[in-house]
Amino acid sequence: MRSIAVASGKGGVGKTSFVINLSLALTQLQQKVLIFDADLGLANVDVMLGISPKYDIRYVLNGEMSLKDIIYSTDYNIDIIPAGSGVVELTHLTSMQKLLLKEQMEEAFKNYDYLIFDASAGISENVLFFFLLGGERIVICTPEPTSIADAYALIKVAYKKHRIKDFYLVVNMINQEEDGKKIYQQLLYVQEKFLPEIKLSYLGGIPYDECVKKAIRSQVPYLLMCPDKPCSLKIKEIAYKLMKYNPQASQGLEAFLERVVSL
Ligand SMILES: Nc1ncnc2c1ncn2[C@@H]1O[C@H](COP(=O)(O)OP(=O)(O)OP(=O)(O)O)[C@@H](O)[C@H]1O
Repeated sequence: MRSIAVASGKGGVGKTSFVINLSLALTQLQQKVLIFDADLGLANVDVMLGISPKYDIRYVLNGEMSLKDIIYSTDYNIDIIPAGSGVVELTHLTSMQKLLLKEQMEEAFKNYDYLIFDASAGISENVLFFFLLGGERIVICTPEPTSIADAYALIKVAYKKHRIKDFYLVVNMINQEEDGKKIYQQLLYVQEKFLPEIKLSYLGGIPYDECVKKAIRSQVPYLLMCPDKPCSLKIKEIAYKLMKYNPQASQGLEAFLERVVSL
């Protein structure tokens, strides 16, 4: 199992719709995906998919339910762990709670190929927590200078505070392919100059498309609503690239469970 945390620094850059459509693209590649909705913002995974899960992670932390029982299966073949406001509690677990959760996770996660965390916007300890939990991290930004600056700030803080070194970059809402590559080059230039220990890899750019907005309004993934549009073709390409990327040794369910206990 690969665990991937997706965060953005700035809010409203399309992180949640990216997580949903990337997950769907991975399922189309025969991967079994579980989304962990760790976003405290308003644009939650359940709202975007038009679902209303009854239970969330708080029921697990209270000991009322097991993790396996709160996993919500959608019609899209993607499963979801709704975290709700329990996300905050997750970052303050006792050693006992961590051990219990580890045991439950071992059982609940064993059949998944990907666990994808949709982290909140901002650079809070909460976001960094999921960055540490994930074996891999995707930072998503748009071509807006404030979004690029916030993406860089997120990478910088993750490295300075927690020595996190590997990141993928996705640029959303681009007008043309070159725009995304240019932004990656800009970020790479600054990163190589000031944070040379870091490795920043480019996963790709997703075009701006009205279809994405239409899909969100209809509470349907854009990959299904407009499968032949450039945004959908690009998300498929990103999923394929991600799948082919050789995960590091620190990956896998065992390594993930070790991190759960050590954080
Ligand atoms: N490729 C795109 N083309 C056009 N509009 C887009 C694209 N991606 C996202 N959007 C628009 O951006 C808005 C924000 O998207 P989304 O809610 O996924 O962002 P977010 O980063 O998860 O937000 P938050 O920070 O609130 O969690 C949506 O209204 C969506 O319509």
